[in-house]
Amino acid sequence: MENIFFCSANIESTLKEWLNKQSCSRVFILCDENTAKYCLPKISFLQGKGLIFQIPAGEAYKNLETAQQVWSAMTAQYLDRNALCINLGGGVIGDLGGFCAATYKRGIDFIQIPTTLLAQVDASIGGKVGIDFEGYKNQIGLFASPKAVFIDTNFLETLPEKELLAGFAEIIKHCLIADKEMWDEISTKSWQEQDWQELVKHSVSFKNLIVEKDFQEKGVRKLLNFGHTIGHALESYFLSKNEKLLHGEAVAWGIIAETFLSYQKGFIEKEDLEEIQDFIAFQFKESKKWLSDRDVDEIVMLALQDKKNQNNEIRCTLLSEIGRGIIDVSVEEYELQEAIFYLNEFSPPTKVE
Ligand SMILES: NC(=O)c1ccc[n+]([C@@H]2O[C@H](COP(=O)([O-])OP(=O)(O)OC[C@H]3O[C@@H](n4cnc5c(N)ncnc54)[C@H](O)[C@@H]3O)[C@@H](O)[C@H]2O)c1
Ligand SMILES: O=C(O)C(=O)C[C@@H](O)[C@H](O)[C@H](O)COP(=O)(O)O
Ligand SMILES: [Zn+2]
Repeated sequence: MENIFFCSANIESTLKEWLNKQSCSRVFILCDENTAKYCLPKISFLQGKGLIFQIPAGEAYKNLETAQQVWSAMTAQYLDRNALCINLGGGVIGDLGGFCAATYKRGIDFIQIPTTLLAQVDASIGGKVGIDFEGYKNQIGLFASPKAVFIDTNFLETLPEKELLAGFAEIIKHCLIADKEMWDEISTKSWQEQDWQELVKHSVSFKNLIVEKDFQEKGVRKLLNFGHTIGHALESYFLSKNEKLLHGEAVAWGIIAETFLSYQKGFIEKEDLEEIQDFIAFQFKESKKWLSDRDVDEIVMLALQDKKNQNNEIRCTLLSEIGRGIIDVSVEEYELQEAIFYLNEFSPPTKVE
């Protein structure tokens, strides 16, 4: 983790010191309307350091049109190959900014300064950068590592609660695929009672380990995609309907559906399914959606574009037990459909012990 800096004490000095050691020609700072307002003032020295380019907030802007605007701004500034792009924001800024930097003039350096919980525990780590295209998540992109990642949990002070909860979904995913002990710890507390400092460190070191083994997702990295075959399809579907469902919220419901698939395949017991679904459904009850038959059919169609699929075969990452994931499980279309329907059928608890 030599290029990941945990700098809760003072991000300004850590970043300043790091920048002073670089030989970049110019600095280009990408932020969105909220990170410009809430996060940039926390690294105020950056304001005089380079061009600040601001985009509107949200997933709807992680697209080709915005990428074009970023490339245009870089071009208008005559940024050369030695420029540095600083992505200050959540996963949208990190994915889009990383993609623009990695393709501008065949690639300039970029760093990630994640300001959401989701980006701190997941999106800023591992070098997946890209944009959504024709309604499909991250359809165009590449693997490109940031030169460094600066994580400061003080940024979370201004993050709306709903966004904090969304980040918790990826933490839950990490525990379910790899760490039963940590799952036991987090699942006895509500999301408001979690220790984010500890969980950020736990997720970052786990994800980093996986990425070091399999950067280009040929094998073990597919574990990190648990909950995402269905999660991404739900996210894309509701984005196309202009109904808000955050990435983390979609992943939370995707985890429940894919845990059901794990049960249907005989990998886990009924009690395991219930333990997982009860905890997640209760924490994420505000984002529960009712799905009609037609919704489900369209969501299945979206899942057919998932990047893990091969030779027209749907391949999911499932659970073989709590705390252990299993990759490349072949799933029939009707099984996927049943798993999505299951989100309507099971009764979420009104209270969790
Ligand atoms: N590359 C990866 O490995 C990876 C992993 C997980 C998710 N992702 C992607 O990340 C995206 C989701 O990221 P996200 O959940 O961070 O969403 P986001 O980037 O849209 O940020 C969420 C919201 O919080 C606001 N915000 C950010 N920081 C803030 C702060 N400190 N205070 C106040 N407001 C703040 C943003 O303006 C936005 O409105 C999705 O596009 C998803 O596909 C990528
Ligand atoms: O880093 C990874 O690998 C992941 O799968 C992490 C996911 O949480 C993340 O949403 C990722 O962007 C999904 O990638 P995709 O390849 O399914 O588009
Ligand atoms: Zn994700």
